[in-house]
Amino acid sequence: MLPEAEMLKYPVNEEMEEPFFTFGVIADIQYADIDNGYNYTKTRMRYYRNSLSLLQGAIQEWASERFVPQFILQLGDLIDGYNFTYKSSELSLKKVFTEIYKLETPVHHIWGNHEFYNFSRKQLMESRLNSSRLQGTLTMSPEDGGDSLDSFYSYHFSPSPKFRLLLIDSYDFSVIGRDPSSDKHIKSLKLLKQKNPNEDKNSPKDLSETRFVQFNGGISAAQLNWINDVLETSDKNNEKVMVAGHLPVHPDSTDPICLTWNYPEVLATLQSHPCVVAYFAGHDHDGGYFQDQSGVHHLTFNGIIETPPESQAFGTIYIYEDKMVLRGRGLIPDRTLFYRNSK
Ligand SMILES: Nc1ccn([C@@H]2O[C@H](COP(=O)(O)OP(=O)(O)OC[C@H](O)CO)[C@@H](O)[C@H]2O)c(=O)n1
Repeated sequence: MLPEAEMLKYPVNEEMEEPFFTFGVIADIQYADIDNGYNYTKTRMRYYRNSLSLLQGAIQEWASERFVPQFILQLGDLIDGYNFTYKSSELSLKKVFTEIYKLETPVHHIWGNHEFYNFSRKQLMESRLNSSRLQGTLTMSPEDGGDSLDSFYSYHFSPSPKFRLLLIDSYDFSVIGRDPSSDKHIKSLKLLKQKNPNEDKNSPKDLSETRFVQFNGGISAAQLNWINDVLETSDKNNEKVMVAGHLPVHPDSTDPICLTWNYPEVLATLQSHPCVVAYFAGHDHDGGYFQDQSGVHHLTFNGIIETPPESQAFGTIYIYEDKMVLRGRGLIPDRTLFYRNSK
């Protein structure tokens, strides 16, 4: 992060110079038409109903920006798992879609654990939450449309020459969202049992590696190879790549309980490609930020669900030749983020 004196040279406001493009970022809306309640550890309030109002506020602000975002990056957990309990998954999703699509701009959806509490992968692939089919400059992943039990949901696209967004599937290797008969479910359960002896696999009690809980997941070797190939091509083409997944991949950007199971491998892959400039995640509702030793910026966005009604938690990213500027709202601070090797 830049020292305060340096930051003053880059004020973040409506007067900023024209960027190549901008996009909106929002995480963990977790809407449900139920009363407020505490999180599992009883430390934070969750505002299930009000999350829809905060989404409405974000949409209105994005619509009135001088540079209207070219797309929105929705970092996962759009509706809460309680909807499944109350049989309101479809209705809640419809309500959230009504708000989010008022902007008439493409929305790129990441899938988080709450997507899998509400829907099967097949249902997600057939819904508007599958944004890999958006028209434009999209390049689909080889797994696109695949109906294999082990298919993953990852894709990339270029919003502007020399820039690329790569959306990855943090629950590729997981026990949630995977059919119990699938190879990935069987292997994930075996790993979870090895790493987490607690009867309740959502509990991190007494674990040395607290990330090995059921509400997390990891990236398979097949997906990691595919990510590697995409990034190799971007390196060759001198692109700047922003990667996004539901689960954080750097221990200093989050509470370690929220990390991707095999984050060391994923991190090493991202750091080994000079094209990678940033990694966006949600899941940890407290948010976080860290620039790693390779210069990759790790941005974990605060969750809307735990944001008090009088505040906000979303941002707009302005893309320039040498930097990205995050214009944050509410709990999200402004940041000027120079690309690695650009200073
Ligand atoms: N220490 C914990 C935390 C959670 N659980 C149970 O796991 C399930 C998922 O938890 P939930 O808090 O709903 O998941 P979120 O994605 O909203 O948040 C993830 C991190 O907690 C954010 O910091 C649910 O069934 C919980 O009851 C648990 O058993 N033990």
